[in-house]
This record gives sequence, C-alpha cells and structure tokens, in this order.
Amino acid sequence: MTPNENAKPPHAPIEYILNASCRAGIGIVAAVATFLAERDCYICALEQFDDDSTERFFMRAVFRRQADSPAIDEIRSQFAALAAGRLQMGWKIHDPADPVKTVIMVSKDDHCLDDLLYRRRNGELNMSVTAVVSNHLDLRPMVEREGIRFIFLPVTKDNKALQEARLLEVVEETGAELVILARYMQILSDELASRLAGRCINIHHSFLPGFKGAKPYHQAFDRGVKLIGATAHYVTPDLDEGPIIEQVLTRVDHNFKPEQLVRVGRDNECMALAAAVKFHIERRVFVHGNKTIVFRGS
Ligand SMILES: Nc1nc2c(c(=O)[nH]1)N[C@@H](CN(C=O)c1ccc(C(=O)N[C@@H](CCC(=O)O)C(=O)O)cc1)CN2
Repeated sequence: MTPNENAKPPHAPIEYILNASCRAGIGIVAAVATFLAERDCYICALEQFDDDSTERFFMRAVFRRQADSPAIDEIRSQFAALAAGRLQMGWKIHDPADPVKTVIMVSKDDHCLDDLLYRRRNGELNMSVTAVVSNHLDLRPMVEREGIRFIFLPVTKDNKALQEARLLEVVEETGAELVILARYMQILSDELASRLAGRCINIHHSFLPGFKGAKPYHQAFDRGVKLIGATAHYVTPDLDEGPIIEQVLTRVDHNFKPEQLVRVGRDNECMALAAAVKFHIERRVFVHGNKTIVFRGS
C-alpha cells in the first residue's frame, strides 16, 4: 500500500492551539510564554499581530504538553485565571486532533464540493462532514457515494424561512462548528447569516470587489480582464461583503475564450475555498471588524 504522505507520523506528540486576543500592551507574549513554560509546555509555533489602528493584539501559539505538564483541562482552568487578570484576554485552547464537524451547502455546481471531499479523504482537511445540504437533487448521488448524509431543502420565496430553520436544526443536531457554502446559490437571510457569523465560509466567483451576479466569467471576457480570481470570505447579511479569508488570482489574456475562463475560474474557486477552510480548521483566522487576521505560518 502506497504510504500516505499526508498521514501524521504515529505517536506524533499531541499539540494544542492557543488563540488569544486582548488590548495591546507590554509583556503579553512574555506572560503567555512564561505560563506555558512553568507548566513544562513546549511552544513549537507562535505568531502574533498588533493592530495599531485599534490597539488590539492577536496571537496563535502551538504548544506541546510534556511528561510533567498538568492535564489540558487543568491548563485551561489555570489559563482562565491569567486571562481574566490584567490581560483581560479573549482566548480558547483547541485540540487540533478533533475533526471539525462541518455542514457543506451546495446547489448544482460540483467542483468545490468534489475538491473538499477529496482533500478530506487525503487528510488535508481535518473535518467530518456531518451532512451535505442542497436546494437541488443533482449532487445527491456523488454525496451518497461518499457515504455522507444528503439533505434536500428546495428553497422558494414562500418556504425560505422554514427551510432555513430546518438548516439550523441540522447544524445544531449534528453539532456542526462550520458551514461551507460550496457554490450554494441562495442568499441567506440576515437572521441566518448572523446566527452563523464567523463559522460560515462562502466561495465567491470573482476577485472581490468584482463581477457580481450571473455569468461572471462571461462578464470578464466582455471586459477583457487580465486577471481572474476567486474570494473565500465569511458570510454576513451583506451579500459578498463578509471578511475576506483567502483570494486566488490567475493571469489570463485575449486568447482565453469564455469556456477557458470558466475552467480557470473553477480551479481558482477550489483553491481559494480549500485554503480558507484549512486556515479556519487550523484555527489560523481571527475576525477583526470586517477584516481577518490570518496566521499562515511558514
Ligand atoms: N447572506 C449571504 N448569503 C450568501 C452569500 C453572502 O455573501 N451573504 N453569498 C452567496 C453566494 N453567492 C456569491 O458568492 C451568490 C449566490 C446567489 C446569488 C443570487 O442572486 N441568488 C438568487 C437565486 C439564484 C438561484 O436560485 O439560482 C437569489 O437568492 O435570489 C448571489 C450571490 C450565498 N449566500
């Protein structure tokens, strides 16, 4: 059997991810590093960012517990005390070994869904897909072939609220932490978008701000663009206006026919969405106002 290059080596030490943010100031990194060192924890990655405009500080630390380290829940409760003190920190310690429970929403286009499921299969995306929800039946066979639950929720002007309530039930009953709009072609209501704030990622078929609405690549052809792109962003009530997580661009020129632009567009969408989902799952993304801080690592 060919070795899976993505597979983690057996007995890889357990790593935890600390995400924290607070008012910028002196000694924050030192305080966190000292806290971890005093508990015999080894910091194997640390990234931080100071937003001068809002005097806000953000950090992502990856650390390993060692033989003499307290249990992780003990570390969490002890860190709560530190964070509640002078630092006044918002924080969370994640166990990256836990697959992120995810609901994927699709309409008729299959390229992003297919790409995400492949990357899940090869271990690139540590997510467990609890359901695929669609307003069309086109992709049911490919989803059920993967052994994943397919939920058909056709949307009309009259049943939109009911179907959105059903979607929220699916998210809650499956414990989904993430919703991915993988070319889902219905606009989520303000209420649903707000309920899913910071945990719903959409792929937009252009380099935002760009060509809105139908046939963006034909609009690109008519406009004679030299670059085409795709944008993965968190969903907000404002269509295509959510915090951008990742963008992918490809240089094109006058030789590209519309169908070729569509093909390049599909690849861009898959790459931008997969990268954004990976950053989210690896706890590399902070939302700050209507923007993101993404600790991409080395
Ligand atoms: N609240 C939000 N919902 C959605 C967003 C978003 O940014 N905020 N993004 C869209 C995806 N999308 C572009 O990326 C998009 C999808 C659909 C439409 C649209 O006009 N849809 C029509 C119906 C079309 C159809 O049935 O095929 C509509 O909803 O009336 C625009 C942009 C996903 N949802």
